Amino acid sequence: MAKKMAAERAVEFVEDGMMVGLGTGSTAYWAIQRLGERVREGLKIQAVGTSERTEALAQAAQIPIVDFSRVAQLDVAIDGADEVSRDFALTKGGGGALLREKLVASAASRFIVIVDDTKLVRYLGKFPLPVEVVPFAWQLTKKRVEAAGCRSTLRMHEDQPFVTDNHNYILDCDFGEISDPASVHGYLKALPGVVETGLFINMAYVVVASDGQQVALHYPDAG
Ligand SMILES: O=C(CO)[C@H](O)[C@H](O)COP(=O)(O)O
Repeated sequence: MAKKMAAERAVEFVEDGMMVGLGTGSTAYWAIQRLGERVREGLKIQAVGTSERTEALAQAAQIPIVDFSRVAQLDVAIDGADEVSRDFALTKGGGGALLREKLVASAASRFIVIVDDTKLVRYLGKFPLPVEVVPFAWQLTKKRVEAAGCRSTLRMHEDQPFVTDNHNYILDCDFGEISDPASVHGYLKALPGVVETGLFINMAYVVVASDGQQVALHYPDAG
């Protein structure tokens, strides 16, 4: 219920004529359902998805999907997160879609983050940080990632490495408390073989959080 409430409140940011980025996961699911209802009631929008799963859900909800390569700018993107720190850094990628999620969020004028309020934390780090890596020599990349001060696990799916929509692997990295997300991201991103990290820093326009009873809007700019 908390995820649904946050998602439905976020969809109120969407207006006629907008180009919308659609996130991935169980919270984004509710945003897609609500947006689909509004489209069927006459709202005119176009959307890009952050995963093949999301594109299929959007199409089933009758939301017009366009190819991201044909879009220069999005008005809003709505997506979930695994953790949101007090300074509005996010961990994302629990669903394995972090690369497309970051591309889509980075192209949006307003990136709206939707969470149940158990995901609001002081510091990131309880949720293992997903890092997308190329399959080639992933074992070497894993060692180099661990030199940043974490223990990492190759994400698996039914006894095989989990493969992202971009044909990469994911290392789930336990850093403990991440007090300086920017330096962790910078270090990891500079490693050959690392495609993207699940750290989203200074990207959120607003975090819409719910406890299942009420919805609160947290704006980074509010200080
Ligand atoms: O980053 C994500 C997928 O890659 C999701 O937004 C994140 O994992 C949150 O998922 P959920 O809304 O199911 O809790």
